[in-house]
Amino acid sequence: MARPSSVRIVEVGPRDGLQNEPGLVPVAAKVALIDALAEAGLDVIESGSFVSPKWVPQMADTAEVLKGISPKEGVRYPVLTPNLKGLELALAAGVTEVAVFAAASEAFSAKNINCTIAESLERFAPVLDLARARGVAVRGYVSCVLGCPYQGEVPVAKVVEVSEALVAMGCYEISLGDTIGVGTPDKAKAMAKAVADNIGIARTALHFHDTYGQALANVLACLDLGIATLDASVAGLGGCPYAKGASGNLATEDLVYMLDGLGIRTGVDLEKLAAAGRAITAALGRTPASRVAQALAARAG
Ligand SMILES: CC(C)(COP(=O)([O-])OP(=O)([O-])OC[C@H]1O[C@@H](n2cnc3c(N)ncnc32)[C@H](O)[C@@H]1OP(=O)([O-])[O-])[C@@H](O)C(=O)NCCC(=O)NCCSC(=O)C[C@@](C)(O)CC(=O)[O-]
Repeated sequence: MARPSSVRIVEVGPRDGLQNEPGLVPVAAKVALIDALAEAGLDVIESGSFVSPKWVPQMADTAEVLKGISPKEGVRYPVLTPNLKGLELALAAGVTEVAVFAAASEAFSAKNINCTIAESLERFAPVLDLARARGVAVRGYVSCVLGCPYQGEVPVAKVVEVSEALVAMGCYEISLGDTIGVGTPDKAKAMAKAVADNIGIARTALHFHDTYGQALANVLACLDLGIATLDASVAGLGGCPYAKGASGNLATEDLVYMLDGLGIRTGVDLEKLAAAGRAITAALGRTPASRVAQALAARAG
């Protein structure tokens, strides 16, 4: 299959990025980030999570954040919901798209959402039912698709099984998360192909972390399958509080630069995106982890 001519980027910085910050990020900084990302041309911006505030206090202000943003026409602002309570809170906040998150590793499922994989799927069923009744689109995540911080190897067959289960329940797309960034291109491509062969290319999205510097190489390998939905996080913010050693996500600036170079359209303005990354990292007291953002800053002098 040929590489796609355009890619939809799902920007996860305001959620996956900021959920891992050691301190609480002010609502105003989150709102400014989300609005700046929309201005840069990102049209799917994961904006928070309705999860237990005891588990992830960094996301406890999601309703306030959603209230503060200036919604841009054509832009979607999904949030994570681990259970019915999360969906009810999301609906009350006016959300029109959510994501449920499962794992292909039992050990990670227990650490992250305090249940087995089978229990998580049972928990998601009423979430999908209510979402369907309310016209809310639901994305599904599968974590630890290329390795688990607690159990090590994760069988591709398990990734396929969980992905198929989420699609059967009604998820419109499955994002395959290399939560701890251990994947390498051939393995990433083989795993993505196995899933896409079962649920379809159009339903398959990829979510790479750059812990071992492999994220862009993995993307490039998987683009050859025709996969056209990629998650990334501005400035390379991110990680998962329940995955030891999960450092930043693939930086959106790095992804956009590579896709621009390959002639693959994203609709994202790299300069505006990099400015959004500089602003949020300045608010966090550091500089962007993105190599492209660093190069642009150095060139600007
Ligand atoms: C799933 C639970 C809730 C189970 O947590 P639990 O402790 O088993 O659940 P519980 O039902 O006993 O609830 C405990 C307390 O939380 C409350 N609660 C319960 N649910 C909610 C909710 N939705 N919103 C707000 N509050 C909630 C509930 O009301 C109760 O409050 P209390 O009575 O003790 O005062 C918990 O484990 C949890 O919230 N986990 C979320 C962890 C998380 O957000 N992890 C990061 C996201 S996943 C990720 O980053 C990977 C990904 C997606 O990016 C892809 C990749 O890279 O792989």
